[in-house]
Amino acid sequence: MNAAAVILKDVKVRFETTVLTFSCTVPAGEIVAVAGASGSGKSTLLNVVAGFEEPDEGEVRIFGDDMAGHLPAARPVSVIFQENNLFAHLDVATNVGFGISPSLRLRAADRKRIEEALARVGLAGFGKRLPPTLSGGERQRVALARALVRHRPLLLLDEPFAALDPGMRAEMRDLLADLHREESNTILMVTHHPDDVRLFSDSVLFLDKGRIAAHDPIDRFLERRDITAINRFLGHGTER
Ligand SMILES: Nc1ncnc2c1ncn2[C@@H]1O[C@H](COP(=O)(O)OP(=O)(O)OP(=O)(O)O)[C@@H](O)[C@H]1O
Repeated sequence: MNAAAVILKDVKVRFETTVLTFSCTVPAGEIVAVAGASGSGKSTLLNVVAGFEEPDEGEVRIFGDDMAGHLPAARPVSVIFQENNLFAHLDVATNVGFGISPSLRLRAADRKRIEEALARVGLAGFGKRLPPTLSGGERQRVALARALVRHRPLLLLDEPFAALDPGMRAEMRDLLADLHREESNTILMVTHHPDDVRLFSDSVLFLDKGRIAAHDPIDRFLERRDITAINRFLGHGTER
C-alpha cells in the first residue's frame, strides 16, 4: 500500500481576498483527517480533489493520473457532504441507485446491490422511504450506501457527522471504519472534532490560514505542541 492515492503539487486556489496553497502526498489505504480552524481551507482542499474547484496553479493527481480537465463524475471518488446529499423527492433506493447509474437504468442485479448496500448500513427495508421522513443519521447512512455501490477507491467526506449527536457520530465512525477495512479504500474526512481525529484516523492533514501546517501520522500529531492552532484544536491550552 505504498502508492499515492492523492498528490497535490504546488496547488494554488485564488479567491478575491485569499490564496490557498496545498502540497501533500496521501498514501493509498489511509484514513486521513482533514482538520483546522474555520476558514482554514478544509472544504477547498476536498473540492480540489473532488473536482468541484479547479486550481489556478499546480497539479492534482489521483492514483497517479493527472486530474486536469477531469469533471467530478470522471474522477475515481465518492463524496459525502454534511447534508443535502439526497434528492428529497426520490425514494431511498432510487437515491442509492444514482451511485450505480446516473440515468437510473437499473437492472435486477443493480436493485439487489442497492438492497445489499442498504442492509450493510443498517437500513434494510428503507428503500421506499423518502429522505424527509428519515432522521439525520439515517440520511447519512443512505449517502454512505450510495458511496458503497460506487466502489470508488477514494472516499471524500466533508463533515459527514456534523449534524449528528455524539452516539450517532460514534456509530457512523464505526460503520465507516468497518467499510474501510472491507474495501481497503482511502478516506479523506474533514472534521471539527478531535475525537474523530483521535479515534478514527491514521494521519492528519492540519490546515492553518490556507496552507497545510502539518501532515503527520496520528501518534506524532497528538504529541505536537509547536503549532498554536493545533494546540487549540486538541485542547492543549495556551502552551505553544
Ligand atoms: N467561493 C469562494 N469565494 C470566495 N472565497 C471563498 C470561496 N470559497 C472559500 N473561500 C474562502 O477561502 C477560505 C477557506 O474556505 P473553506 O471553506 O475551504 O474553509 P474551511 O476550513 O472548510 O471552513 P469551515 O470549517 O468554516 O467550513 C475562507 O477564507 C473562505 O472565505
